Amino acid sequence: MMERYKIPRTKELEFGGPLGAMILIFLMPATVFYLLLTCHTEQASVLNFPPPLPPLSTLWSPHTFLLLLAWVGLQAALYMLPMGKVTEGIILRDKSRLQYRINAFHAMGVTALVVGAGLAAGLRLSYIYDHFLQLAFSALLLAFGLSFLLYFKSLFAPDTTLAPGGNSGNPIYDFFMGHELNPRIGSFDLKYFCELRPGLLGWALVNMAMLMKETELRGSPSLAMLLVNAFQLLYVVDALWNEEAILTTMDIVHDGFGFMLVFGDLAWVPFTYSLQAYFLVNHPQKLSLSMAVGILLLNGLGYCIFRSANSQKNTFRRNPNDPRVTGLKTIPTATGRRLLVSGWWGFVRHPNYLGDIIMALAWSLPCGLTHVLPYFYVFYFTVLLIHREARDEHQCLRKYGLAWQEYCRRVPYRIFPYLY
Ligand SMILES: NC(=O)C1=CN([C@@H]2O[C@H](COP(=O)(O)OP(=O)(O)OC[C@H]3O[C@@H](n4cnc5c(N)ncnc54)[C@H](OP(=O)(O)O)[C@@H]3O)[C@@H](O)[C@H]2O)C=CC1
Ligand SMILES: CC(C)CCC[C@@H](C)[C@H]1CC=C2C3=C(CC[C@@]21C)[C@@]1(C)CC[C@H](O)C(C)(C)[C@@H]1CC3
Repeated sequence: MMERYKIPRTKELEFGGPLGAMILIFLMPATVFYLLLTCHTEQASVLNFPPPLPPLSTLWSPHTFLLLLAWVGLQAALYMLPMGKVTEGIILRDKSRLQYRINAFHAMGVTALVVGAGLAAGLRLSYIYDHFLQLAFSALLLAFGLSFLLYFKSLFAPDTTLAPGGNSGNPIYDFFMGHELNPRIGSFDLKYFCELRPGLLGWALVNMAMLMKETELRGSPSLAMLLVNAFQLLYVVDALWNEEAILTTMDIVHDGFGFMLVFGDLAWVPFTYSLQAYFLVNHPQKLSLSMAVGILLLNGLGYCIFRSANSQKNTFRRNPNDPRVTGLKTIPTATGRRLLVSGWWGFVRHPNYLGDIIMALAWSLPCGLTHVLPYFYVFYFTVLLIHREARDEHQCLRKYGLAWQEYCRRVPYRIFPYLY
């Protein structure tokens, strides 16, 4: 009989260990409310600290909580519908492979029809703007509730299903990082579901609600608002169209499903990634046509780098003999896998992050240069990706050893050519 693989204890703790995890559990929700409350003030100045705090009782609204549950319920129902193909994830440490349904793009189509029908029937999307804080608070409660349930469930999960990164034995750390790698209820994969659907589609919906609110206030949407909506919608549609690619990301392969990702997916993404659109509702910006064209080109550049770098690696990993990648130079590794050293992956070691950061800048520029607040995403995202790059580098060095060192020698820059 084959010996069952036991996930080893996590020895190298990230994010500053249990203390860092505890700080982040408070800091992440506090940041969301700081950003939203500051954005709602006239000055929207990051220096006005703390922003005026509303009484806690006004944040709780059973109505908005039920609406949020209905939204997540709709997305869960669409995920379970037998639309789209079923594919296999990467081989897990115990040599098994999980199956995943690829239907996020279909889900987006049906969601667009539902929202469209609602609008035709007189639904006011600006409700989302009017109850933004209550909705964020509801998302926070949902994220805490789900994280506790997941941690509780993980205590009864077989050893083989635990996350390599969230098995330290410290409850706070494991609660934050996620103790179980791919928690499922039957074939319903909770992490895979949350990573793309309720949060990313929710982000696009929030942006649209901000556009509607601006139209109600000023008669028509501004050019700045249209650009922010179009750029971010492209990003969301791209993620859903390339749903299968998420199966090889660090989040699915390495990280457990704990508070970090639950809160990230359900609250952080929809309520902080939409900050630019929220800002524009109360702080209108004049954007000249030439500036708009410049920003459009910048976003196009970022998107091309992001998409072609990600596609090049995904194509290569799925089939190294695919004619689209056979002309690229590679180096062998002891694992049998090869590393690309030409094309995008020979330019810098994380070309996809470079493209993503360029896009982040293009999403904030329509908000003008008078305020720092709408640039929060650029700062946060650069820090997130630099930290993520370091985590990935560490794992690759462990996986590929000397071959990785050779790759680093041949491609010396990590994200920014000649800089970093
Ligand atoms: N908007 C957002 O909030 C966020 C967006 N992202 C985006 O998500 C995308 C995925 O990012 P992420 O999961 O962090 O990492 P990557 O998609 O960059 O994947 C890293 C993995 O790629 C493989 N790899 C690295 N170098 C090479 C090479 N030279 N040749 C072949 N394979 C290589 C290694 O895995 P292996 O060898 O095992 O295949 C490595 O672990 C990125 O575009 C990122 O910008 C990420 C985080 C947040
Ligand atoms: C602030 C915390 C310390 C960390 C929170 C992190 C999460 C918000 C992000 C971690 C990785 C993510 C990815 C995406 C969204 C943000 C989170 C969840 C992603 C789904 C966005 C769309 C992209 O095209 C993608 C490549 C599919 C992304 C995958 C990673």
